[in-house]
Amino acid sequence: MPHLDPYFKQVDSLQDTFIERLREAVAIPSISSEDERRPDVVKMGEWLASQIEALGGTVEKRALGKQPGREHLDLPPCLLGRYGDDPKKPSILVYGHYDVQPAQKSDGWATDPFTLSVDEKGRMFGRGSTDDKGPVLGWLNAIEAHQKAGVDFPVNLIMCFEGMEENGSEGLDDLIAEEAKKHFKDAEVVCISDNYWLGTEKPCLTYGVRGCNYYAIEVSGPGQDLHSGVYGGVTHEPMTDLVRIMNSFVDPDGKILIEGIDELVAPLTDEEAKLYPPIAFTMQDLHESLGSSVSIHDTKEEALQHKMRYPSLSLHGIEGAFYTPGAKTVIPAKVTGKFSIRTVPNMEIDAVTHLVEKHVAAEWEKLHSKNTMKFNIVHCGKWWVEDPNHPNYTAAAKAVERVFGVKPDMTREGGSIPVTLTFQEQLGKNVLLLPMGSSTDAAHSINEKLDKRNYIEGTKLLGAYLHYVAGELRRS
Ligand SMILES: C[C@H](N)C(=O)N[C@@H](Cc1c[nH]cn1)C(=O)O
Ligand SMILES: [Zn+2]
Ligand SMILES: [Zn+2]
Repeated sequence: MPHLDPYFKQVDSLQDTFIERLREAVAIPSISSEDERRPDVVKMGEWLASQIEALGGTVEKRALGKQPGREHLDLPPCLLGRYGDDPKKPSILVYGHYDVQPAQKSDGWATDPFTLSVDEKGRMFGRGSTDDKGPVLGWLNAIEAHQKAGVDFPVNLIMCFEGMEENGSEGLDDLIAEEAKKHFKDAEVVCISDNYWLGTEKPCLTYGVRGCNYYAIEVSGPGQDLHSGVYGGVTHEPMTDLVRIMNSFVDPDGKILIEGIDELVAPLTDEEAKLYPPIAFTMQDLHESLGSSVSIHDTKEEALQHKMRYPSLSLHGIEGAFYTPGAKTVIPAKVTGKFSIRTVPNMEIDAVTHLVEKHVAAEWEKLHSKNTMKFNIVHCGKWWVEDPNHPNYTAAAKAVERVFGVKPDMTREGGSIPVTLTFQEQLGKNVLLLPMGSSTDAAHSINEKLDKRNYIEGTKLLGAYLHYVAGELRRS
């Protein structure tokens, strides 16, 4: 059993330093989906690179070229980092992302989203705290605590930190293919900390993610926005057309109404059905993380299956629509509806897109509208499932038991991390998701937070995992 107590003690005594590190990171609004924030994404990459260098690591800030479809924008650099170069130690690849989802105080945040705010319960609020700045900094904290505790770092750490994950991981697949036999060549396994526990108490190891096919439908007609009193009833309205189409995708119980989608989904086997009852998760956990009891299903097994192994379709928003308070009597001239499908085995990206496009065309036909409709693919990433009976997972389970005193749940993530599959395919190595945050962290939502306990114990966990995985890999 690795001698980890001095490392754990050091993590505890460095808590304040680690929280300050997170505070600095959260203060940089690195929103990858907003053009005007692109300089902040770049700044965040530079800040992260300087942190790695200050700890004695090396980093190459790899330019990824222009953003496809938005050629006026440079993609933010991908950081190819390394800490340690000892041929006697195994090399472990860790991935994370330094970009974040959009956030504005006016969305309903209780505090400024880009000022880390720690309350009396130890909840650290701020955009990116749990997704994914806290977990990324966990790897750096682990390095620092080893150094200060005088504990030998057990592995060579190969790092890949990108700045476009929340915006389709543009440019990353090509880079990984290019670097598979270079920067990533020594990696024996891959570990990613970028998802969440199912509840608030029990850690989990995650061996799958859903994919995400993201689409937009643009409907336009009038030459400009119109007065609804003057033109209502005499023109086809883009918003009416769009809402009709958006309404045809999914019913209120979440059933996808696009013909042929269900047939693409791998059936639930008796053996798989047995995986869900032992998972430590309750409907109360779900309601706590939802912030209300508006769940569709009544049992935890159904809820887990619909999060982990069935697809879902979500309507995200309508660009160009009137949405501010007040009563503006306008007919919007052009509106763009955005929606996505979370995909699961065996749904292929192109097969799903084909069915969606066919459905949209058929619904459009029914409207007999003189407006113009364009269907666009925004970005697509495939689902991933890994073999959890691998030393990588054995090591992580031992680390969880050591830090938290419980055996982890084995889960599949409902969210998407497209790079998981790319690493699996391009490097041919086992990939593990080892989350730090909990179900109540509100990633992508208002008041995103990371609990101090999850950050500090999570830092211990990432360090402990590196010791255990080094041991497991030596054994196998
Ligand atoms: C699970 C991960 N932390 C995450 O939030 N992933 C995003 C990635 C994404 C964005 N657009 C499409 N995929 C997610 O699941 O929404
Ligand atoms: Zn995210
Ligand atoms: Zn993330």
